[in-house]
Amino acid sequence: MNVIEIKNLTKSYGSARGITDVTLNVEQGEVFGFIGPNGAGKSTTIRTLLGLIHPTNGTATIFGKSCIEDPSVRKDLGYLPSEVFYYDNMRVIDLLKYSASFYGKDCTARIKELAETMDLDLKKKIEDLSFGNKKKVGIVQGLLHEPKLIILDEPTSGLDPLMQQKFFELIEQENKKGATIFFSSHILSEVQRLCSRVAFIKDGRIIRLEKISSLQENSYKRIHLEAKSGLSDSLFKVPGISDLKLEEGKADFIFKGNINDIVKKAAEINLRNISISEPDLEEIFMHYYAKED
Ligand SMILES: Nc1ncnc2c1ncn2[C@@H]1O[C@H](COP(=O)(O)OP(=O)(O)OP(=O)(O)O)[C@@H](O)[C@H]1O
Repeated sequence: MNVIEIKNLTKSYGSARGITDVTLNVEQGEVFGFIGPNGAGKSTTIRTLLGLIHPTNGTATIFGKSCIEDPSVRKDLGYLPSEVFYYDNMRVIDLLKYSASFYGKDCTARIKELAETMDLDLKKKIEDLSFGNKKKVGIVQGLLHEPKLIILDEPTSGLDPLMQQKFFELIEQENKKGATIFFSSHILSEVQRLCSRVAFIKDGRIIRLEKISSLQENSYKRIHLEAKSGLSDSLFKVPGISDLKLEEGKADFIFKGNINDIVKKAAEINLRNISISEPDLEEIFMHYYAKED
């Protein structure tokens, strides 16, 4: 069964592009990644799905119902917006209790449990919290009623690495308990870590929808080499190398293929340094998805 169904969803802001013809389904129990660079249309898709803004065209349903026509579906939904705004002079606990009151259930124990996991001080005033701690309030607020569907829009921005780790564990636990997760991000590695499928959005359009397993088979690396002497470009005539930049004993390129081929090549060079890293999303868009342009 599909928990989310988005069909030909289009949203224009006057003459400005928002999203165009977005179609995707999220199955029950899935952790689905939604990835794209800044301004690609992630938040617009989510806000239209939630009925917070009206589509120019197309349809979007949650549990088979439209949020606009049937706002009751929101009871089973936890949403963490990309930016959170609160009444500054409220205490965290009062804000969370107020949020819980909309669901008509006692969420006190759950709030305490989540606050403990995320290391959030419930007694503090919102205005005294850092950006990252405000984000934690949003996370607790999104999860306190144990929703069946959790929609997260850039949830880790502002969280330190330890908190990101705890947050991922929390999301994994919720998924094991049966929640479906829709996870928007511009960080490929966190989507790769958590999700089973991912949709790539670029310039308002879905350009790829893939299983994470097939994405990993096609994985790209960015490689940087520094040699003690000059480097000739004949050394880099290896299939799978692209975006080669060579200057004064330094080489920088993207490689797709068997990493051993590059390690063997590097062994021929008198190296000062080598680094192998994940290319960032922009690079993947430029190289892996260039043919989609
Ligand atoms: N209220 C608005 N009025 C006009 N244009 C808008 C509005 N909201 C979004 N847009 C435009 O719609 C496009 C998609 O924006 P959106 O915020 O959905 O992207 P995003 O993928 O969520 O980006 P980010 O990662 O930066 O949050 C952008 O070109 C943006 O400028």
